[in-house]
Amino acid sequence: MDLSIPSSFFETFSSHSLLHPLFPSNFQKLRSFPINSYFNLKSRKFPSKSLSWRQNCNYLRSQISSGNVDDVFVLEDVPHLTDFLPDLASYSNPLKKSQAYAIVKQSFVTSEDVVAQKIVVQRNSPRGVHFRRAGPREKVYFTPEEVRACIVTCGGLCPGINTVIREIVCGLNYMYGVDNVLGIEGGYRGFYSKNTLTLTPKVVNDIHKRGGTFLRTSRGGHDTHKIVDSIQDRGINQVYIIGGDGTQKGAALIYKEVEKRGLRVAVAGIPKTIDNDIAVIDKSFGFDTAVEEAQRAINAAHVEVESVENGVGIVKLMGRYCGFIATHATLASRDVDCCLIPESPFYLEGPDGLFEYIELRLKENGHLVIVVAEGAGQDYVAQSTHAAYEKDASGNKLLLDVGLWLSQKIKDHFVNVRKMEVNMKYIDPTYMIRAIPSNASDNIYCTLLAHSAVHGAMAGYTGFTVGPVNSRHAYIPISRVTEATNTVKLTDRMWARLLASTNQPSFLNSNDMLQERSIDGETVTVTKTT
Ligand SMILES: Nc1ncnc2c1ncn2[C@@H]1O[C@H](COP(=O)(O)OP(=O)(O)O)[C@@H](O)[C@H]1O
Ligand SMILES: O=P(O)(O)OC[C@H]1O[C@](O)(COP(=O)(O)O)[C@@H](O)[C@@H]1O
Ligand SMILES: [Mg+2]
Repeated sequence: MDLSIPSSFFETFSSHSLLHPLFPSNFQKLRSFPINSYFNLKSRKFPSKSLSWRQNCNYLRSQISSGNVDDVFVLEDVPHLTDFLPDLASYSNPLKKSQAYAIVKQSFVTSEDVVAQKIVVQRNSPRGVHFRRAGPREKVYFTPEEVRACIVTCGGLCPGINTVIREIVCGLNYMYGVDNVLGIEGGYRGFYSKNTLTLTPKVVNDIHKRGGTFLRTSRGGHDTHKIVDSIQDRGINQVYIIGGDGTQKGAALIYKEVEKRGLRVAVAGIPKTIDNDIAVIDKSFGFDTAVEEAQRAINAAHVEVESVENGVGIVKLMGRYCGFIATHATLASRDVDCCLIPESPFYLEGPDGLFEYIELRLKENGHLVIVVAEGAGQDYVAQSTHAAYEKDASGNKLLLDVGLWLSQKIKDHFVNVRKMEVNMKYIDPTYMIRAIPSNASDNIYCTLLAHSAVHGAMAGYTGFTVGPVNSRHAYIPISRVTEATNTVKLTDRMWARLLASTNQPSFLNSNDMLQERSIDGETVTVTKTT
């Protein structure tokens, strides 16, 4: 049987390899190609044993070219150290001797175990994309004594970071007998500008009860060469990187450089973002905690405004480019009359605008609460204030304060135009919702993430991110979580549920332009956006 893959195939489909369903043992062989995916054809039409591998490849190529890929199973695989170090020794997983795991029905995840990205399917729909299931493997590529791991945290804070740190340290120690773990202080730049901390189960024992990050964090300062030099100099062979989209992009560069230098270093990313904007994974850790904490601010706003006449409460929540926190906090609360998010442009003046809606709610109910995500209406604010955007050290756009701007606009409109007194209460709890310890369910989630990362690195996987996909933890290629960000889909039922629960205008009957309008003798600029 000819198992070679035609090079022309890789010219056309360089990121894919193939796995013949009848020859699963080919898997290891195929891993040595510079690839991150394979296809497993389940088609009845697919070649049988009598066809060569080359013929199989050609068949698949023709199927893909003709768009007839309905019966193709796709695994978006993550790299493995043996991809570039083929002679690496492997060892029996020490978990085999663990008392705790002795009763587990399936102690080890096999190479056949995958997690489907799409679980709502129709009878004839394609099998679609899958990821490797996370968890312990029968073989590991490090002995406990030779592991020298490090952990770094980068970007903004998020509830649960300390739990992840704690569980990486304790997971490595309790499950694999590893006792050499370093903490890199102050984000990426800590690799080359600071000393390290020694992390033991005793040192990290209580840290999950505190908010923030025990290792401190920073933005900017990613220098791939200096970081990998430091990894090499310190003899580190497992790198655990906790951070958001920017951090994961940095992790991908570190992994690439490690591979280029041929180092036996496993690079594992743990996705962190309060905004919940990381693609592919179900939800980011700390998000639930943040939504819960946001309830306190919304409650406070509601109590304030229902106690006065014409009370208007505005609560600003985090969400740079997406409104997940605002959406979920609104839906959970039921006290919110209007939720403004970056994905759904809004306008103030005119029919079905925000002012009209506020006036209606004040007349009907005497008060209202608005939740606004910090990234909402940014272009509107910039146009209206002629402000220019600045950037933070990581290159992220610094946001203009939509909460303050909105409060002022509403006050001006009602006092000057409508000749009505409003009682404005503006609450900005943005940092308060992310600087707290994680709640119970986020704590468990953080534990699973940390343990999945530890199992993956011990098993020799590298350049991967961990996370739940349809509730099952998986190893996801880093590029998959950085190439796009997650946003609230206005066409999904979740947003419809929110509109139904608040009864706010959808702001959709408009076109994308600025208009000058005369209202009560005053010329005002109205943004109309679809
Ligand atoms: N495109 C990138 N390539 C390499 N490093 C990056 C990239 N974007 C951000 N980083 C680094 O990742 C770290 C955190 O990024 P940042 O955007 O602040 O937070 P987050 O990872 O939470 O999105 C910073 O040290 C930053 O320099
Ligand atoms: O003031 P900081 O620390 O830069 O953080 C503000 C930003 O951080 C965030 O929490 C997101 O941070 P990340 O990109 O690090 O996940 C945004 O919601 C917010 O705009
Ligand atoms: Mg980010």
